[in-house]
Amino acid sequence: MKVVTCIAPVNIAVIKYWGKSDEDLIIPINDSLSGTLSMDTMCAKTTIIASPELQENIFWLNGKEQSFDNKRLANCLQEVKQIADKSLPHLNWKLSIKSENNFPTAAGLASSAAGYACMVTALAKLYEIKGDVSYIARMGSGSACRSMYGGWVLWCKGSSSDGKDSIAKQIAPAAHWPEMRVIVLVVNDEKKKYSSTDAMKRSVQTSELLKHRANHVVPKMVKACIEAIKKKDFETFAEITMKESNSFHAICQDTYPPCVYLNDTSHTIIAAVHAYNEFKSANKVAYTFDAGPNAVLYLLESSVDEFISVINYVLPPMDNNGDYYKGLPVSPSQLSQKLKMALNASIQKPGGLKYIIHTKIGEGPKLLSEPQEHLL
Ligand SMILES: Nc1ncnc2c1ncn2[C@@H]1O[C@H](COP(=O)(O)OP(=O)(O)OP(=O)(O)O)[C@@H](O)[C@H]1O
Ligand SMILES: C[C@@](O)(CCOP(=O)(O)OP(=O)(O)O)CC(=O)O
Repeated sequence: MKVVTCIAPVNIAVIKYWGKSDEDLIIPINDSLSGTLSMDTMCAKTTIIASPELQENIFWLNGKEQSFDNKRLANCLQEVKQIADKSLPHLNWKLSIKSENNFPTAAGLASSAAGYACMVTALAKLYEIKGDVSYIARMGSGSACRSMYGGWVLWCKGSSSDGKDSIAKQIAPAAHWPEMRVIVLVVNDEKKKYSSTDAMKRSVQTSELLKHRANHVVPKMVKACIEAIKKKDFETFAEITMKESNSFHAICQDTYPPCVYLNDTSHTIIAAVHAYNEFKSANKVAYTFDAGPNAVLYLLESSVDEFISVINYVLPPMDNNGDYYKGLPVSPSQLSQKLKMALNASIQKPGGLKYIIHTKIGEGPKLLSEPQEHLL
């Protein structure tokens, strides 16, 4: 019997992937760029057992048995086995795969990215594969390829029809910008109305604007954003991140019928970020939204406490919400009258946010070798 366990991180794109040129292989129509979030706060964990005793393949996700008859899972498994050494005795043993996320699944918090990165890392270890396997994680869920590395990661769309050069590359390690923090404002953590997979397909079929975005807007933004990250130029990084999120949601709006992901709470957060940045006469906070209403904020450590206080002012928490802050500590305080005036906000009723996650940029997937760490 062979047992492998690993953990893998979530990543949040600052330049979004939206649209495929090949649905089966999951090849994107544009490059994308993301920050990998620390596994101290959010991660997927997967244990794979290969055993000659197993009669059939089994897959459990968050304690519930799933069908193994899943095209994305089958594609990843097939590709890993194809490049494995054919003389490995356990290559044809059946598998028991158990995976768990320590955060909500299928809720717009990138569980598929962490989940497939974790599964492919474990499979690669099981079958003793060396080198980059981000192109295999990509076949599970496109954004998963970026979770194969820590720090700041670029997914190059590539040009080969078999997708072998559609891979992720680290552009800077987590330690490069140690002051960077990430705050996830969880507006809703329930299952999404429409999946990214279906919605981006509809965008490719119906949005003229998407072609312009993929061919003209994204290439410039990717280049400028990589430069900003390398120089640790937060002002430029923040502007690109916010403009890019807005460009992506404009495409969602241009899709027919439109896919509307942002809600009133999301718009309240956008307005608060712009008012705060204006008050500070500099970009101190950047928002980005994936396929859902939850906001992800990129900001430097020095702005965290004050901006959490801004959020608490415009979106007050419910009383007695003991579990409201998750991850790194926060110390919100009272806002000055001057800042309150500057925000000029319509204050929402308590409970607009379910909870707040405070985290930072972190490392890529990791193997766990202690027996007590396995999911059995
Ligand atoms: N730990 C995991 N191991 C394997 N597969 C997973 C894991 N977590 C999630 N998945 C797969 O990903 C699916 C959820 O993906 P989906 O894209 O709908 O949501 P999300 O990734 O949470 O949101 P988004 O991609 O918009 O950020 C699950 O139904 C499951 O098939
Ligand atoms: C908005 C996004 O989060 C879309 C992610 O889409 P997925 O990677 O979940 O889609 P599939 O490849 O169909 O599984 C943007 C991003 O992460 O780049």
